Amino acid sequence: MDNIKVAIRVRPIISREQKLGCHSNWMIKNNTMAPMENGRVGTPYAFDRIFDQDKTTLDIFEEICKPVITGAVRGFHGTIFAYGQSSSGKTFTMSGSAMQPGIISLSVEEIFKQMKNTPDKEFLLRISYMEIYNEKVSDLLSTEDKPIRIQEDTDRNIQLTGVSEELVMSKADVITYMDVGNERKHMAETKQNDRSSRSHCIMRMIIESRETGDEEAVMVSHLFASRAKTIKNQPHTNEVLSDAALLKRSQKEIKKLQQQIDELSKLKSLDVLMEKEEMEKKLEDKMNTEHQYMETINKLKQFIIKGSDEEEESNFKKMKRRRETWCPGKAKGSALDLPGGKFARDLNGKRIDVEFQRSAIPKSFVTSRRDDTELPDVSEMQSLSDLSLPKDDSLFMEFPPKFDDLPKPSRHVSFKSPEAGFDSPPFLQSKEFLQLQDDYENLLNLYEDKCKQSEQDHSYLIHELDFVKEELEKRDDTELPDVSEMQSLSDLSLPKDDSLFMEFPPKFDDLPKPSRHVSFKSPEAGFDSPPFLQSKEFLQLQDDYENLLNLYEDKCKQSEQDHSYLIHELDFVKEELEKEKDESDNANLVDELRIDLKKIQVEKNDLNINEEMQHQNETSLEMYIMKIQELEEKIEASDESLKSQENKISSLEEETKSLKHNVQENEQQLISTNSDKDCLQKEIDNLKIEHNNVDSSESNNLVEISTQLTKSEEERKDQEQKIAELEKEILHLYTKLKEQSCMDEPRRSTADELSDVLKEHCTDLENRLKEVETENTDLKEKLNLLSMKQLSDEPRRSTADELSDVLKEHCTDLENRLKEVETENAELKEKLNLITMKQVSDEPRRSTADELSDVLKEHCTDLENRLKEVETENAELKEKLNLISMKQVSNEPRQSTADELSEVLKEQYSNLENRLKEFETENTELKEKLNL
Ligand SMILES: Nc1ncnc2c1ncn2[C@@H]1O[C@H](COP(=O)(O)OP(=O)(O)OP(=O)(O)O)[C@@H](O)[C@H]1O
Repeated sequence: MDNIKVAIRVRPIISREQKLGCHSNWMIKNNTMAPMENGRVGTPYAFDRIFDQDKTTLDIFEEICKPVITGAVRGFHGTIFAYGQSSSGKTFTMSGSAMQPGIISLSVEEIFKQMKNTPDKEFLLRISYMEIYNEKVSDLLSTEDKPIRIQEDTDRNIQLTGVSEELVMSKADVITYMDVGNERKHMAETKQNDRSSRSHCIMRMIIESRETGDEEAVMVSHLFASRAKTIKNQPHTNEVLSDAALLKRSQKEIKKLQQQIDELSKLKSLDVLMEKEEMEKKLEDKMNTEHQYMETINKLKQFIIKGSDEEEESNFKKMKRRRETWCPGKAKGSALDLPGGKFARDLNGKRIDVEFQRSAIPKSFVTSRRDDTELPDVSEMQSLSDLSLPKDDSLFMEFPPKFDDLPKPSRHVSFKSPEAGFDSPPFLQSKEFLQLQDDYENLLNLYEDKCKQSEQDHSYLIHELDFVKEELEKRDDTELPDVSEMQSLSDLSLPKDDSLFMEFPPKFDDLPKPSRHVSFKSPEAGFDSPPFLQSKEFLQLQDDYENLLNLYEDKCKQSEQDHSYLIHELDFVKEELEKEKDESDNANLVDELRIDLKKIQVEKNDLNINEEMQHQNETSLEMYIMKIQELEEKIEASDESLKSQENKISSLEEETKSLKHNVQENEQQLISTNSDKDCLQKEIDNLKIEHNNVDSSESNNLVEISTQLTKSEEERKDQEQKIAELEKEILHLYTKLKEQSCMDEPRRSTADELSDVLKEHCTDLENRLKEVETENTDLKEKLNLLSMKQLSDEPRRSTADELSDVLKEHCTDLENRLKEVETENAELKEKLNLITMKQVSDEPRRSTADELSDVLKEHCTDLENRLKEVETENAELKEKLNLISMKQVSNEPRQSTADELSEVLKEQYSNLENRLKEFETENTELKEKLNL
């Protein structure tokens, strides 16, 4: 997906929105943006690039679109499209305005610019301008409303068939066609108001290119600038090539590559060569400079150094060296030369023979050097070296004449000395002679002083030069003297004022001028000179004096020249040194600046990389935070499930414990049950034995009892039937009574009501009876079962006894009931009597029916109560039966129970029969009475 870049442009709040009080709800940091909701930062979204409100369309074009354009010109398809909601700024960005041209305009301009910069290619440009609206593509450059179909070819390229393509030669052509298209679009928009916001405009540029002269290979690329919904990108160059062209192209490319390789290797070797040459040149330059310095030094040495012999050298050693006091230790191995010597010392103290003719230095050269502060060029240096003089010593002997080489002026101390021991001639005592002698001696002293000063001066300058030489030699180590060193060097400068030189050595003109005694010798004097002046000694002295004077003058001049030259040389060398220092300082500064610049660039790159990394880190950090949050949530969820699982596990453990406990209990129970079972088994065995022992007659009795019970039940049934019939009759009677009462008196309704109630009651009674019957049947069944069980093997000794008890109780109850029923009957009778009596009397019998109904009501109530009681009895019987069935297993003796029971039952049944008969009778009577 590297070929697709998603860039966001955040537009500023426009005036319309400002009026509505809208403000930006996005927080942007680097290339990540997050919505702000109530002051809280929402989910952040990262994009390839986010351009904030301050960025112009040109900024976006330069960074995002230009590479696409470059690709398109080279033959790659490219698409630039703006996507966003209405009013987000798509049109502003893509179409732009006169003030701020849009991406389309800038792209077209760039295409033509790049084409112009590719002279080895020929281009053919065509444009299409379309609009997609409602899934329909329309051609904005055509007046015909012909349909445009979108198709995909075999290479999965999208083809638009039927769309017109216009050839364009310049940016103006493109703009003209776009204006035409926009006009057509506008016309369509006015017809449909909402078309603008829903339509998508696409400007397509087809760029065909081929190498100049290559007619077979054409490269085609499409550039889309649009507002679209989806895109697919397949980066590849798009060429229409024949096989031959392909072959040709390949060959050409191979050739090109080969050339490139050759060029590269050439360049590489050329580079190496150049580098080598450069280095050689530098080396040569350095050597030259070194050589020049050495030459200069040697020349300087030659200017100042004159060696004589070792004796004098040792004499010089005894002399005080000014240099030592200025910079102790710096004058290592310096030249130690004596006046008149022809050698110098190198840095190692080795003796060097030097040759030089002092007078050969042209004064003009010295002056010019002093004036123009420039280094002598090589030719100049050459001329300097050309100044070497013949190697023979003759010249040296001549100039400058060393002190000891000079004709030694004789000391005339003997003339003055009183210790002479002989009488000196009187002229020697003369004033003039003595004066001359004194003058001569003074001059001699002066001369000696001058020579000494000269020598000292020379030695000082030699030291200076040695020091400079040292500095230069240090340069050989390619190291610059540090600032402090340079300072010390400048400290060594000779005093700027001439005071030192005024004092030492004294200038010739400052010296007391020796008087010239030419007059003494001159024959042109015109007067007779005293005879002593003509004497040989005096003339000799006079000559000597004159010679000395000349020598002295020469010496002074030479000294001065020497001195000035050396100072000049020193100045020059110092200047050179300082210049060099400045130059090297500058060079160093430039180098340092370059290094700093490089460092800054590297730091800047690092910073950029860091920024990118920081951004990436921030984005990934945000993602990590989100993931961590998700993970935390998951962890929380899993913690909860873990807890619940733990709870489950603990509950399961508890269950398991309890189950284990249960199992243990069960096992114990099983053990006890087994023992119980064993016991029971034993009991069963015993019972079996006992049962076998029970008389078979008992069982017979039981069968009999059950038969009797069945019979009694049947009888009971019959009785119940009879009761029902009686009730019917009663009902019938009631009805009649009612009818009668209706006839007699107007109390129809009362009788009706009464009859209704009675009817209901009878129905109830019938139902109850039915229920009682059912219960009786159940009881019978149970009795049958009991009897059946009695026949079985189970131990049931006391069952018969219990049964008999129950039956006894039941009979007792029944008797009580019967008594009650009898009492009731009696009451009924009384009431009937009363009714009868009332009917018979003359009293109005209005209430008779009422009374009757009351009586009947009471009777019904009684009956109901009875029934309830019977029901209760039944229930009790059931319970008892249950008890009996349970007790059947007991071991009690009950041999006679069955017999007794049967007897009691028989009695009871007979009683019941009797009672029923009585009931019947009574009922009959009652009927009769009622009929009456
Ligand atoms: N970067 C921006 N700077 C200043 N104003 C802008 C910028 N982008 C858009 N606008 C202004 O915002 C408004 C809406 O822009 P525009 O019409 O380009 O949006 P749109 O998305 O093309 O709208 P629709 O798709 O609905 O036609 C215009 O007034 C436009 O001038």
